[in-house]
Amino acid sequence: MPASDPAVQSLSFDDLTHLLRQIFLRHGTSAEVADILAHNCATAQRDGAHSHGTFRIPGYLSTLASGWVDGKARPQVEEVASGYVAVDAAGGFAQPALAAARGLLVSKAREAGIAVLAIRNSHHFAALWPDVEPFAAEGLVALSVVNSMTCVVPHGGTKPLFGTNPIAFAAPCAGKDPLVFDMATSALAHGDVQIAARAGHPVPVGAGIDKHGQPTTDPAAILDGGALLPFGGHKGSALSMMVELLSAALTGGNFSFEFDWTRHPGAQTPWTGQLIIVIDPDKRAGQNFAERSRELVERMHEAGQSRLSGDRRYRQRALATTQGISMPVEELERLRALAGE
Ligand SMILES: NC(=O)C1=CN([C@@H]2O[C@H](COP(=O)(O)OP(=O)(O)OC[C@H]3O[C@@H](n4cnc5c(N)ncnc54)[C@H](OP(=O)(O)O)[C@@H]3O)[C@@H](O)[C@H]2O)C=CC1
Ligand SMILES: O=C(O)C1=NCCCC1
Repeated sequence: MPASDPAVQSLSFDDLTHLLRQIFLRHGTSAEVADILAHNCATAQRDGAHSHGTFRIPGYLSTLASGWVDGKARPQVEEVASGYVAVDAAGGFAQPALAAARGLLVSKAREAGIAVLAIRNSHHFAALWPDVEPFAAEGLVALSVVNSMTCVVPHGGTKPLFGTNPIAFAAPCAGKDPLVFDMATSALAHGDVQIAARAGHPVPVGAGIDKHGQPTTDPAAILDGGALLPFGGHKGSALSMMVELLSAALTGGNFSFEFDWTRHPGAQTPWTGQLIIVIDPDKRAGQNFAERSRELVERMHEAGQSRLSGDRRYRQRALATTQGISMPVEELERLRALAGE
């Protein structure tokens, strides 16, 4: 969208964060939770991760209004075994739980070379890369998984069971931005199906089935009693199973099919769990990990891969830093009204 377009307005990252913070505060979160969610959501919007940027605000607010999530929850952090940090998010959002445990997690990873954070009783409604990228910026390797809500049929099955269950990975790379990937284990993120339905666009072949179990490219049919498919058939399905086990069975959280939000009309956030593994690579590798990352990236480029995961986001971030974050004026007006401006 060109900045000269009168239907588009640019604003700084700080201004967008401030606006979102006002919205969260006005809709029942604590100041601390408002700060964390606003920063998280503005970060996604800045980097062009539209399925998890300001698009999510109405979902956050209807969920808060429904009483399904506690916007003022105080996470409880405990080191249950050496280097194994558990957090009970107390029915609140996952990001404040991560924030509460982050210092302990990093110090344990630096001490022992590896540490695990197991978050349970939490709601994750966002992109996963903002949770892991900051670790890599500090020289650590991080892997995270989170499960969501039943909307994906396991491979060869007929009934939805898994969530869209993303996996995110971040690693330092000498002289470059961290190497990051973040992907749903379904053929599409649920958010992208909602965006396609709203825009009236078809989704790619292989993304989902309708309520009769027939393949469809109609996003509305996927949302209305249909389901998504795993990416890559049995391989994505196996990864999704792993995400369920690590995010729920290992943390004490809910599987994607286990929570019942029907008594909370408007609820949209999955009440599940999240696992983060943090590794200090220079403790064990015996060589400079970040230099090795750079070597690998150079070889990938030589092999012909021009775009690496994360490149698009970093490009968007650079653009937003110099030119501001471009947003449709109509959407900004809606956000300002929600903030009471
Ligand atoms: N909280 C939750 O429960 C859930 C959250 N989500 C979130 O939804 C978001 C979108 O997920 P998804 O749709 O699977 O992501 P995409 O398929 O858009 O992207 C997945 C990864 O592949 C990279 N990538 C995309 N296209 C290319 C390409 N042509 N060449 C090289 N790399 C490429 C992306 O990098 P780049 O970012 O640079 O484009 C990204 O790291 C994620 O942030 C995820 O965390 C999804 C499911 C549930
Ligand atoms: O896009 C998705 O898929 C999801 N995002 C946030 C949480 C629910 C699933």
